[in-house]
Amino acid sequence: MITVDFLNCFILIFLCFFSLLCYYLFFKKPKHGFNLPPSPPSLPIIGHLHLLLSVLPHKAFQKISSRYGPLLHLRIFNVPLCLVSSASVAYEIFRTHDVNVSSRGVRTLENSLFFGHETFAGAPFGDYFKFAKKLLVMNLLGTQALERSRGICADEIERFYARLMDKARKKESVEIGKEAMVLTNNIISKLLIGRSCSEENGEAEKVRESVIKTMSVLKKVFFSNMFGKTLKKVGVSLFEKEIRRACSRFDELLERHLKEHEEKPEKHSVTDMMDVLLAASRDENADYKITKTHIKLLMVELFLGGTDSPAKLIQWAMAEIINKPNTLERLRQEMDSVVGKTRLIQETDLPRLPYLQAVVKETLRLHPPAPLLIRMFEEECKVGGFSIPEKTTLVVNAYVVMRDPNLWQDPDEFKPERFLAEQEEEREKVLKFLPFGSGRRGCPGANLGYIFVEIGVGMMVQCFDWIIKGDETVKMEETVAGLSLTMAHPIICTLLPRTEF
Ligand code: HEM
Repeated sequence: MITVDFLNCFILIFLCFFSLLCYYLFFKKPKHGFNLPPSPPSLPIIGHLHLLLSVLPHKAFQKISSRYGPLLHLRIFNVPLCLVSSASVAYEIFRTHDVNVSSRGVRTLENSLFFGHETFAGAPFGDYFKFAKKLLVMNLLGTQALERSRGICADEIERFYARLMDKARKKESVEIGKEAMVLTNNIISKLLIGRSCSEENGEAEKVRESVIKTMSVLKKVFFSNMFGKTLKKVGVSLFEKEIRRACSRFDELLERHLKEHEEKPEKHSVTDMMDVLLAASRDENADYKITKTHIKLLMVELFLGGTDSPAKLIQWAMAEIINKPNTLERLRQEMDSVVGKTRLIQETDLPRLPYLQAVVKETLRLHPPAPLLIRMFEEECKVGGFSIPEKTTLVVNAYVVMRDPNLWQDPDEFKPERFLAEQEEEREKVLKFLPFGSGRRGCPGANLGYIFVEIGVGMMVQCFDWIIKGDETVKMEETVAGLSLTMAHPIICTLLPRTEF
């Protein structure tokens, strides 16, 4: 008798759960009578979280969109998400609703350098953002400012060549990603603080380590921050030690350089970005009163942006080039005819090297360092005829857009030639090439990024043959390190000099 009661009870509970599940999966209607975009079946409480549990979030999102469509409404716990996976929807959003999606919806974390105050990338589209962006464009990242950086690039590319030549002579193996990071970190350091960090006392190595550690902490905090207050708290307490360690590493370095800049301005003759920001902080008539914390945060963000993404891209480009002898040959022909064999490539050569530019663009298309663009719909609006509620997180899967077979012929093939035939305006018209994002919050460092990568790859191709152990091809598997798309297997090779200067 007892057994039968237990069985009935069990069946009843099971039926309750089952009906609840069916209700959530098939019958639950959105609140407010909103005409939301389509939504895949979700689970109670966690929503669509189970569909996103992957080391490669862009691939998990790709799987969902290929099954359910290019504009979707998802829910992670109680956080609404709008997933966009087509160029036409991205175009509509960035052209019609750009201001509405010009914030990232990042909340602040108390008592922490990175998250306790306004960062630049996380700042809402308001007074601080507009003021800082103007300073950046005028003094660091705009076309005229870039001309001033020419000398720095020339010096650093020479040092890069000398370092690789030394390793080639000693027959030491070289990890391309690490070497690329030394190059990008040295250039950005000179632009930001007037000098590259010293290799002798280990400062440079510490900064590069800090970049890697900070990127990994950023990802954890970013995602816990994104998914609501409760998770934010859990995330912050789980990663508190890591966050503080990452903050204090940069904090010490920046404090030291701030002091140096304030006390001995005569020590560096060229005005660097730190000088510009310090002057702005002292300017009584400035449109916005920036603080030392703003300066430190912006410096960290520029250190990260200027070091990590271009270095990752150099590594992906070299992987594609090493695996494709035809691409290498065509690049060398272009390089030999434009630059010759008696001098090192210069930044001023770049406009006359269209194939090199196309190789870099094709690398950006297939291996964008930031495969997901994340913003927030501040206000309710209509996209593709559907209603998007206010405070919905927008995720544009740039990775999928740039491999869309309807827009790109042989989308998974590395074919730089496609960028020679097509005009920039054609791509802009449909917004199918968006490795730097788009609109007001698109990457302000795109021009500088192109220079770092083109000059780095150009020198590596011009001056050395790259031999992979056992004559194997480079493995192209992806992983996500920090927030950026990375090669799962670092490229390690030996170098044979082609030319000597
Ligand atoms: C190959 C190199 C690079 C790639 C692929 C890249 C990509 C991106 C992407 C996709 C975004 C987000 C854009 C969006 O939401 O629409 C971004 C933002 C940003 N990038 Fe880059 N970036 C690169 C180089 C740089 C460099 C060299 C710097 C500066 C020195 C930089 C500084 C920034 C900053 C400050 C933001 C935040 C912009 C904002 O919130 O308004 N990036 N980048």
